[in-house]
This record gives sequence, structure tokens and C-alpha cells, in this order.
Amino acid sequence: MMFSPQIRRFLALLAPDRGSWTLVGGLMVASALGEVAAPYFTGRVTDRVTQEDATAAVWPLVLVRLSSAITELACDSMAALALTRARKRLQCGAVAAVLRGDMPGPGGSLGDTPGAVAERVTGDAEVVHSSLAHLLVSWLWELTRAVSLLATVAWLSPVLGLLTLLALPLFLLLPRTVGRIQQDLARQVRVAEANTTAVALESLGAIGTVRAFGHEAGVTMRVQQRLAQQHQLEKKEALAYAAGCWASGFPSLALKVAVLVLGGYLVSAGTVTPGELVAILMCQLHFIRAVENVLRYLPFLAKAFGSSETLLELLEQARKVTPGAGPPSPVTPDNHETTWTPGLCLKDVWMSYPGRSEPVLKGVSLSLRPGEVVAVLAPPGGGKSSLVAAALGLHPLAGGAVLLDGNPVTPRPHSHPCVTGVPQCPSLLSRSLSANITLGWEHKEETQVVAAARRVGVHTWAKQLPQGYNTEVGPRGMQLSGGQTQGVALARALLRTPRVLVLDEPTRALDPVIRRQVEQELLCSGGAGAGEGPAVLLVTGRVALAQKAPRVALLDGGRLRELGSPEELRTLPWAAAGDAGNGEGDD
Ligand SMILES: Nc1ncnc2c1ncn2[C@@H]1O[C@H](COP(=O)(O)OP(=O)(O)OP(=O)(O)O)[C@@H](O)[C@H]1O
Repeated sequence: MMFSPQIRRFLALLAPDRGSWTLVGGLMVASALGEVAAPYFTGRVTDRVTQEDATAAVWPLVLVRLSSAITELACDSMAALALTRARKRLQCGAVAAVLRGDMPGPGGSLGDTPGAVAERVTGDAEVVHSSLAHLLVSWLWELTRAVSLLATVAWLSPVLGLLTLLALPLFLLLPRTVGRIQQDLARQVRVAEANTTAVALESLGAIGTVRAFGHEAGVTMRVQQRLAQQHQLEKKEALAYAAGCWASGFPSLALKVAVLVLGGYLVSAGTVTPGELVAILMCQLHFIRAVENVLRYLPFLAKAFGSSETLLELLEQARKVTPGAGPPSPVTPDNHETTWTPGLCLKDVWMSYPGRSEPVLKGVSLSLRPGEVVAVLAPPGGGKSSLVAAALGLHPLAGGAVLLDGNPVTPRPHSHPCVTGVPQCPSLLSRSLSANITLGWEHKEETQVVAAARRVGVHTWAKQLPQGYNTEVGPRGMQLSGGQTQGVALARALLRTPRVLVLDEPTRALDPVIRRQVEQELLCSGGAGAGEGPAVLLVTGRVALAQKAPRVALLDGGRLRELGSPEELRTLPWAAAGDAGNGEGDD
């Protein structure tokens, strides 16, 4: 049977519980027999009312109804459990796919900030679960009842069964059209809600800056504009809902009249007995109610599907990206030829951002042998962080390749990180200082953690904390200063003894004394000789730091040019003014 992509995605979500759902279906059909029993046996009693054994038809009715009630209870419980498992799968799957990079994270279609992405993932999954927990099971009940009742009518009188069947398109077409409109609107409303939340979170996150610059009115207006857009969509959604209710009521009236007229004729013609007509009329009444309920639940179901669509669509894409054999490299296009060279090699790397007409990296090539240190100097906005993201394999490339010993660089979970980086704004998690340094490498000895911390000046302040390395750093490391956070990120990278260290303005937030120590450490961590220690790619806007490196390259306008020697920096007017532009004095 052909389903719409939306239903297919939803069924894929329920598929792992297909055994439970098959049992739920079986129990539903068994229970629906109880619904059919009432009209059927009432008809039998009507026909036998003049006979002595009229009560003989009553006992089966009682027994069938009783077992039907028990079956219904078992069925509801099983369905509720299966739906809870589906919600867990949806949430865990989405979070895992975002973390793996298979699904867009902040800045993608789920939202601009981590808060917006989290709100979409949990919010969408919650809406789907709460709607479906109430609706899907009830809807399936009504559908099963409707089918059983229609089958009974057709069995008692094929003509009246056919009439009922012919009336069905009237039941379906009108509400379906309205349902589509509702579904579309529901999706738009979810997007508008997420946008409003993103704007509110952004404003609250930057409340200090907003107040300092007296921009409260502007921010409030922005939030109001988003709310107004959302309100407009919700009004349309309410109108569509009212239209949906009307569309589900009108066809039932038409069917009732038709069955009464034709049924009366069939009794007078002797085709059906009066008892059978009573049973048919009762079945019809229940059938119409069941179909009305099926249709009444449809808009809500459509809304639930609409709310989950983006998430399910992205999960489906994520599944296609990762077919069984492990994730492909997110950075190296499939058809790129690889050649074996030791160390890190950026080969003709191109990188673009959506919505930006010009590539941010244009054919960047650079190789670092083990133990080599290369500084890349770039002006503000010159593409430093983009180059670092490319070197770490964190951003898809538009062209070219990033290779380590001839193999594409891929951030793989649970494997030894051969290429490690320190971003310009490192992230800490709400854990202890020690756990933030080890982060995923909990097997490391405390002495190793302390040794790494000593190398970057973290030990000096860490030992003064109330619980030393076990001190909690607070949500997102809020209890540490910018310089301390940068130190932790550096210790984290060094602890892993990587083959390549990629550093983005690694000492910017450090105080001058520690900065000198750390710079010395980083510039020497390459083993001070080719072939030993990690290769270090040091990306910076500070001329004074770049000058200390044995090899220097300039990144400007997306293109990389390596200088003959660091001394050449003195001859560049742009570079000479660079540090002043950064607002950071040289040592
Ligand atoms: N996600 C993004 N979407 C669109 N454009 C982006 C994105 N990230 C960066 N850019 C743009 O790409 C260019 C390079 O950005 P990048 O952050 O790599 O520069 P940078 O040298 O690290 O900047 P800074 O000196 O501020 O650290 C900038 O013009 C920036 O506006």
C-alpha cells in the first residue's frame, strides 16, 4: 500500500515495536466483536420475541461484551507502552544524530542556538507523544469498530452495505481537504513557535549587552513581531479547525436518511427480517458515530504529524547518511583521490556557508608533518574558525580534502582522537573540573590530568579551588573565567596526546604571564623537531604569536599563502597593524 512520506516516516518510527502493534491490532479486532454483538443479538431477540427461547440470544451477548471489555483494557495498556518507547526513540535518535553531525545542529533548520535545537527536539517529541498517546489509540479503535460494523451490515444486507460504502467518499473527501490545510498550518505554527523561542532565548542570553546599550525596546519589539506572526498563523489554524468539524458532520446526516428509506423498502419486500433491519439500523448508528470519531480525530492526528514532520524528515535523512558501515567522512567528498603523506594535509580545500555567496575558504592547501608547527595568520573575519573547523573535520567541504596520513579526517566517537582542537570559544559542561579535562577519557589517571593541567597553567589555580580538581564548574562552566575556560580546553586537548593539535586563538583569554608559558609550551609541543610529537596548526590574528612559529602562512580573502620565513611578516603593512586591530597588545 502506498503511504505519504509523512506516514511512512511515522510508521518507521513505530516499526521496532511491530510485534506489539500487531498484538494491539489483534486485540482491537477481538474487542470490536463486542461492539458488533449488541446490535446483532438485539436483532436476534427482536425476531424471536414471539418465540419461547428469546433469552437464548441474550447470554452470548453478555459473554461477548464482557470479554470485549477485558480485551480493550489489555490493548490500551500495550499501545501506551509502545508509544512511550517510540517517543524515547525519537528523542534519543534526534539528539544522537545532532551530536554525530548527521542532522543540522545550531544554525541549521532546527534552530539558530543550542537552546532552540533542544527545544525543537524535546518539544516536537513531546507534542507527538502526548497527541498520539491520546489520539492514535482512540483513532485506531474507532477505525476497527467502523470496519467491523460495516462488515456486519454488508453480511446482513449486501445492498445496505453497498449503500454505506458508496457514502464513504463523502465522509472522506471533504474532511481530507480541510485536514491538509490544517496540517500545513500546524507545521508553520511549530516553526513560528520555535522562531519566537529562539529570539526570546537570544535576548535573554544577551540581557547584559541589551541593557548596557539601552536596546530593551528594540528587543521587545522583535519578540512582539514574532509573536504577532505566530498569532496570525494560530488564528488561521483555529478557522481551519472549525471548518474541519463541520466537514465531518454533514455526510452522516445524509447516510442516516438514505438507510431508513431503503431499509423500509427492503423489509416490505421481504429481503430482510424486521429483526435484521433493527440490527442494521443499530450498526449504522454505531458506524456513523465511529466514522465521525475517526474523522474528528484526524485533524488532531494531522497536527501531531505536522509537528513531528521536520524531526522525522531529518532523522530519515540522517539514517540515509549513515548506512550501517559507519559514518562516511563529513569533510571529504567521496570522489576525492587520496595519497599517502605523513601528518595532516589540507588539499585544495573549499568551504562555503549557506546564504553566503562567496566561499570562505578558496582552495586552501597546507601540509604539516609530525612535529611541525605552522602558524596561520588572518585578519578578523578572515576565516580562522572556518579553517579550524575544516581541519578538525567538523564542517562539510565544498571541495578538496583534509587527510591525516592519507586518510580522510573524521570525528569518530569512541576512537582515539588523532586530530584534536581548541576552539576560540571552548565549551565546558556542568561537571567537575577533572571531568571537563578528561571529557570522554575518564580512564585517565589523576596524575596525567594534573600533568596536562600544569603544562597550560591550570594547576596553579586548580589547586586553590575548594575541592581542587573535583570542584564543580557550574552550568556551561559559568563559575570559571574566560582565561580559565581556555586553559581547561588546552589541558583537555594535550591530555589526549593527539597526532595533530589544531588551535584557534588558543591564548587570547589568558593573562600575559600564563600566555607566555602556554605559547612556549605549544610552540615546543611539536617536539621541536620534525618527525616527533604532534603537528601543531596554530591559527591566530596576533602577529606577535605568529612570528614565534617556525613556519607562517597568511589567510586572507579565503586564500592561503605561506611566507618564506616569519621575518617576512615585518614587511606586511596589514599584518603590522593586525594586533592593534584585535585590541590586544603584543608582549
Ligand atoms: N555559520 C555561518 N554562516 C554564514 N557565514 C558565516 C558562518 N560562520 C562564519 N561565517 C562568515 O565567514 C567568514 C569567516 O568567519 P570565521 O568565523 O571563520 O572568521 P574568523 O577569522 O574566525 O573570525 P574572528 O576573527 O572573529 O575569529 C566571516 O565573514 C563570517 O561572517
